[in-house]
Amino acid sequence: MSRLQLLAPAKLNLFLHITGQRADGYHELQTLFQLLDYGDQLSFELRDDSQVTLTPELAAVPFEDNLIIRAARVLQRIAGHSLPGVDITLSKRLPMGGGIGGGSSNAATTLVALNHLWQLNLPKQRLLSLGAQLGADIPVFIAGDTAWAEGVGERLTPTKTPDCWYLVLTPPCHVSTAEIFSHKDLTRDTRPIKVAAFSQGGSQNDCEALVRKLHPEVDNALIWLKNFSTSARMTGTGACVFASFNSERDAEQVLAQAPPQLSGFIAKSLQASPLKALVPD
Ligand SMILES: C[C@](O)(CO)[C@H](O)COP(=O)(O)OP(=O)(O)OC[C@H]1O[C@@H](n2ccc(N)nc2=O)[C@H](O)[C@@H]1O
Ligand SMILES: Nc1ncnc2c1ncn2[C@@H]1O[C@H](COP(=O)(O)OP(=O)(O)OP(=O)(O)O)[C@@H](O)[C@H]1O
Repeated sequence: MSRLQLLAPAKLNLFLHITGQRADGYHELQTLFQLLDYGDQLSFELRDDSQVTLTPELAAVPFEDNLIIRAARVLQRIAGHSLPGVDITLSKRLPMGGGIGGGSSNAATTLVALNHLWQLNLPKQRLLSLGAQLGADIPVFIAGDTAWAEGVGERLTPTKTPDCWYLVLTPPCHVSTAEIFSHKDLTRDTRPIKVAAFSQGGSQNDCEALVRKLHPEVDNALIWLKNFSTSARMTGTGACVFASFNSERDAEQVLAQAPPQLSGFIAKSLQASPLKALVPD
């Protein structure tokens, strides 16, 4: 096989508790990662020479900094011999800096797709650890299950969540994950909860209050969405906010009423990502 086309799905953090901070500065957290059936589309086609190309490039991200290219470089270094080149095509739908894991999911999809196309046959555990070195949110996309997560997001327990539709609003601002995690006002001492104790009612997103204060666009989006759903909440470090609905139609009816400055999308909950089938045990 010389060509693969894959969905790089988005995720939501149904809740996000920050329970502490490690000596290296990274934060210990508890979260429930919900995968969505909506994301970027990536295609990979092997080349006769050894070049790696990306079309189109992201205007805001230098080529070698793009997580897709960084993931490809990691595998090239490990192979220890020359590999065929690859043309990578990216159809970007996920907003950047949205807290829905676009860059992380792109990186995970690239690691798994090229492991397969380049016949490296690295096992799942190795891919997970390579992913974790590139970003805290990458392992969940490699493992490919909606999952409860602890540690810095790498200790994953697949978890069944209710089937539903999510309305995700994308406020017109970019939130820097690094800025939020390094902010002095961030809540960092939430008491750990047990998996079984999770219910949306007894949980929160510890970054939400701070991000709402720093970014009025996020605050406004949440105020608006809470008119339709008391469970409306922010994902990750923002900027996106979301609410769940029992049917696609209910979600569509709310999105149709959004003011012009608020765009968004509707996605169905996904228990497992299509990538899973390509990850060796
Ligand atoms: C907020 C979440 O999206 C929740 O799913 C993730 O924890 C963030 O994951 P991510 O975007 O993959 O984060 P990385 O690219 O690894 O790190 C971005 C920045 O956030 C900080 N960071 C990230 C994750 C974490 N558990 N603690 C942190 O303090 C890192 O110091 C870094 O400066
Ligand atoms: N392929 C990529 N897609 C998107 N962003 C990328 C990519 N490669 C590198 N980046 C960089 O990563 C940053 C975070 O992008 P991303 O879309 O993953 O944000 P996010 O959804 O907030 O992530 P997370 O929820 O994992 O914190 C971007 O601002 C961009 O500079």
